[in-house]
Amino acid sequence: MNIGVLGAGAWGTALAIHFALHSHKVWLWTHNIQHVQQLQQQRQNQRYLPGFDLPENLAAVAELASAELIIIATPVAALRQSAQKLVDAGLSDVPIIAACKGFEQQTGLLPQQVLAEVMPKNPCIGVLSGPSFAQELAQQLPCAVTLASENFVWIQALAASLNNTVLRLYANADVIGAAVGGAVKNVMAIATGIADGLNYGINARVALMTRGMAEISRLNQALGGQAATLMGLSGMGDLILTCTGSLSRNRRVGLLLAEGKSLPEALTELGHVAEGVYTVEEVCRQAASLGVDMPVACILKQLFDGCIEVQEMAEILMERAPKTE
Ligand SMILES: NC(=O)C1=CN([C@@H]2O[C@H](COP(=O)(O)OP(=O)(O)OC[C@H]3O[C@@H](n4cnc5c(N)ncnc54)[C@H](O)[C@@H]3O)[C@@H](O)[C@H]2O)C=CC1
Ligand SMILES: O=C(CO)COP(=O)(O)O
Repeated sequence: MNIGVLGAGAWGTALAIHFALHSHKVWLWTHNIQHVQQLQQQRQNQRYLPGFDLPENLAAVAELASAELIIIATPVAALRQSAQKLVDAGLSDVPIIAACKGFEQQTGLLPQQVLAEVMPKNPCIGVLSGPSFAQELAQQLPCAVTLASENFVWIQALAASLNNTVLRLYANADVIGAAVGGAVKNVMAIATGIADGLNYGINARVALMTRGMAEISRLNQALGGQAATLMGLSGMGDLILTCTGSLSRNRRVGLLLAEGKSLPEALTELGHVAEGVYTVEEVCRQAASLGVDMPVACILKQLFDGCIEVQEMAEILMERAPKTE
């Protein structure tokens, strides 16, 4: 298959390398022309995914080209403008997958909803979600993820055609559940990183993950997602990976905040996007407007708003009135 990938960060590069190694013809586009030239000359993504050679059948490009499948792997903040570039290039009908995780800021839309707004006539819009660190996929270590779309016939066929011995793809018709799980687990990973950085222990980590899942479930239900999806790869799977895996950038932000770094300092040190930082704002806005109780997400927002210190978070959460489970 001819596959086009937009976004040459860690994830776009890992996906492009993976599909090229599995006999697909791939182009990888980024908005930064100097970065395209560096990719073309050095045949490695030194800035975002060092140590992995770009296979011969992977072309780094500055101009969008035709493709049978497009994957957008930019941060959510660049999703709308990337999709608009596709429309401007006459590629608005090409089957498209969003591989980014989060709610769009200001609109509160999930990735597939942003794509549907920009390309309303495209019948094949989906998301890729689930536990998948870029470095491990680039190393071709085994990985299983969710491909979700309302167009189930298409997404099932796509999952079957992209499936291989390294990447196992599970088709799912519940695109809301898949996208909500992928978005909100990043928020919980920052909170868990803070707890771990403050040495609160494994009990606290698992309490945060479990109660975090309760928050994700409530929001998912209010937005129309299925509960069963959150028991799968794009829910529980990605929550466990991101809250516990040392490769997680969101978790790392939490660890840096616990060390006493400010949020801007933590993000500069990270050098990659940590979507949870932006998602938390939208999650709390939606929780408030839908009447959904999301105490962990909202305490994190208070921290980012400068209303509390990291050391106060646990006490505020623990002194809430007792509840039923
Ligand atoms: N890194 C990972 O392991 C995984 C990341 N994701 C998701 O993929 C998305 C991208 O993450 P990463 O690649 O890891 O980020 P990254 O921080 O490694 O790279 C971000 C990339 O986006 C590009 N970019 C920024 N603004 C842009 C714009 N306006 N137009 C086009 N490109 C722009 C940057 O130049 C850079 O190439 C995020 O939503 C993330 O949650 C999902 C699964 C795994
Ligand atoms: O989404 C991811 C893995 O599934 C990557 O998480 P981080 O952005 O926290 O590294």
